Amino acid sequence: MFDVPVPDPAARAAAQERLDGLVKPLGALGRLEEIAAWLAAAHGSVPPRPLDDVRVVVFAGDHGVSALSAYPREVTAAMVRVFLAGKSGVNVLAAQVGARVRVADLGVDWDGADVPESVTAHKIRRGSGSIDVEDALEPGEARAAFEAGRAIAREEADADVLIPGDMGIGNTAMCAALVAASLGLPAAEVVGTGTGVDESGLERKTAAVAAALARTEGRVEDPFERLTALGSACVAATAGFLVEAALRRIPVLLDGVFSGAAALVARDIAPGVEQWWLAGHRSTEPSQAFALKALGLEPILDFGLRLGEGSGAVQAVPTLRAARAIIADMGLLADLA
Ligand SMILES: Cc1cc2ncn([C@H]3O[C@H](COP(=O)(O)O)[C@@H](O)[C@H]3O)c2cc1C
Ligand SMILES: O=C(O)c1cccnc1
Repeated sequence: MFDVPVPDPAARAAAQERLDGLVKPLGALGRLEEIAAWLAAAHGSVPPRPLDDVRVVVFAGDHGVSALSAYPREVTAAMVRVFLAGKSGVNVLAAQVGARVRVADLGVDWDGADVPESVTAHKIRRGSGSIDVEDALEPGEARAAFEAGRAIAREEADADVLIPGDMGIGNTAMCAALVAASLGLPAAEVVGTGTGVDESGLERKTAAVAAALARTEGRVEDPFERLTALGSACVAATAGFLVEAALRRIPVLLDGVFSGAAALVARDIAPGVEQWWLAGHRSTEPSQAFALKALGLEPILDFGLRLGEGSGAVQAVPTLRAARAIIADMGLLADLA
């Protein structure tokens, strides 16, 4: 069991009082005020600390259901090299807001012999089982991956904000299955087009997720069993990363569908962790919308992104900084001449 801390209610109340006194009509800065109070509660201070050190960790791994993607499995490993070269979508978008990107190989199907040891230090296995016909992980691997994700969060514990990203061809089918199993939804409601499958691809994907749900019915109540049956090493690690961040009182910006699936499982493992998260953006994948709704999170941005990697969440960073700035720098109504 985890003793999840609660964001500081006194700091939240003090923040709200200051927001109400700022030189503007009551509540006129809308969602920015909400985020400012949330940050104050998370940091336990008014104003919250500056959000200078923002870090993305891209959890990379291959999936047994990769044939359900519009792109080949080999892209996962190739993209690890792109992250390391600083040329991925999230590298470029993170640079815009001064965020750092780290890639962690939890389950990429390669030997990874020529990448820095820090990338593969937490590796659990190569690929995962094809969830429509077999379990994703061997017994014990879900917990090992969860602990690996916790260790990664500890390594990044100096961050002011953490962002989980993902890279893994086929992972949107896995996410749909995890979300469906977590919330008791049918495959047809949660499966999306991922990298852009056509109508027949969507049918095949839905059938595979339905088969995975039927195969594992009755044994996915326990979150670790759910990760073993339907998840992957990288999503289990992300769940651990999210739990450890909350234990260390580090605010998290969730990204797309992969974040949402990991977050649902993390919440089942450690209820209360969701209080430490904001949803950076709304993805186009239906399962992400279900996950966020179940977590009580309203996305900050809605740009129609469907990339993953942490790319949507990093774009919400300026909004968080703006929310902090109003509470730190605006004048008070009481001081009007
Ligand atoms: C070049 C490329 C870069 C990516 N970066 C993230 N994804 C995203 O797409 C994949 C999930 O979609 P699906 O389930 O349809 O495979 C994941 O790798 C996700 O991170 C990418 C996909 C591709 C092709
Ligand atoms: O919305 C996402 O997070 C997403 C969508 C498609 C592919 N990868 C990620």
